[in-house]
Amino acid sequence: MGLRRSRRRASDGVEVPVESGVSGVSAEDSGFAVELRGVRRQYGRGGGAVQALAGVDLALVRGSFTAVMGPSGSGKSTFLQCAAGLDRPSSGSVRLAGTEITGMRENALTELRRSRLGFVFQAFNLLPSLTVEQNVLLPMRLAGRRQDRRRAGEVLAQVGLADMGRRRPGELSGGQQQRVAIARALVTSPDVIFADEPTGALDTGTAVEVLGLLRHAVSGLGATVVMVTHDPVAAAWADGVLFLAEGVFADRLDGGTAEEIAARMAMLTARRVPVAGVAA
Ligand SMILES: Nc1ncnc2c1ncn2[C@@H]1O[C@H](COP(=O)(O)OP(=O)(O)OP(=O)(O)O)[C@@H](O)[C@H]1O
Repeated sequence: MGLRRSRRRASDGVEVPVESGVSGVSAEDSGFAVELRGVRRQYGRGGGAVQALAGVDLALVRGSFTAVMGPSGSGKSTFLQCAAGLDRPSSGSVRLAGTEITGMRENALTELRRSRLGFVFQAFNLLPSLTVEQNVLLPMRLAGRRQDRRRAGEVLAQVGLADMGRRRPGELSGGQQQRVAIARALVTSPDVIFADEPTGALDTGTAVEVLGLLRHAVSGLGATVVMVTHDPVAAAWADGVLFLAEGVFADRLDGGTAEEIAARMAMLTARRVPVAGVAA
């Protein structure tokens, strides 16, 4: 694919492979769906300041499925918010499909989120008073675009809900509601789908169905998915897992099993919280 891989040294000494470029592609469009360079996000000032992101460098190719894991407080939510233009970094740069979003005006950012990004949240975030079809068409409606009912039918069929367009979310199971959220995320054929704990509220069987749909969105439809999760089983559906620790990407595992991912997480957590009484 013309990708060069370099190894970038994270601040804790762990080397994290980073995609470093694509030959034959202009600087304006590097071919990456998501690019973060030197991203820092500080909350508060002075002695009480928290460095939620302490210098994040990342480049994700289009058509990839990436899971982001890390101990509680490691910066996962902050990363997702900054990468998706929902929060502004204190410094550094974020590019989505070649568009620099750092410093973008709020209106332009809102428009970009509606037309070029998809979101899937743990709590589904469907509007209960709208039908399933209207929920799926919402991003188009908010972006002032023609509400294409044929397109809504297409994405609902893709998530296995072809006959459910007229129902209300309250008449669906949790798994079905998350499928509607995935259909809504797909409807604009976005550059990137950001998923925040998409299976956190689902039982194991339903979670597998939802993860299968995200996997298909990437492998079958060419979408790019970035998913924050606590669950190694969910993360194993991704092409690779990035591990956050104290605001930096400290490790990476491609193609790992759930057991390998869980072991890597355990290592990361152990490094962070030394067990008292154990000799070094
Ligand atoms: N609005 C805020 N004001 C101050 N500090 C914050 C704020 N949001 C997050 N933080 C701090 O930033 C750090 C990273 O938080 P973040 O929520 O990104 O972590 P996380 O990995 O998503 O955690 P969890 O898995 O528990 O949800 C934490 O130390 C947190 O306390």
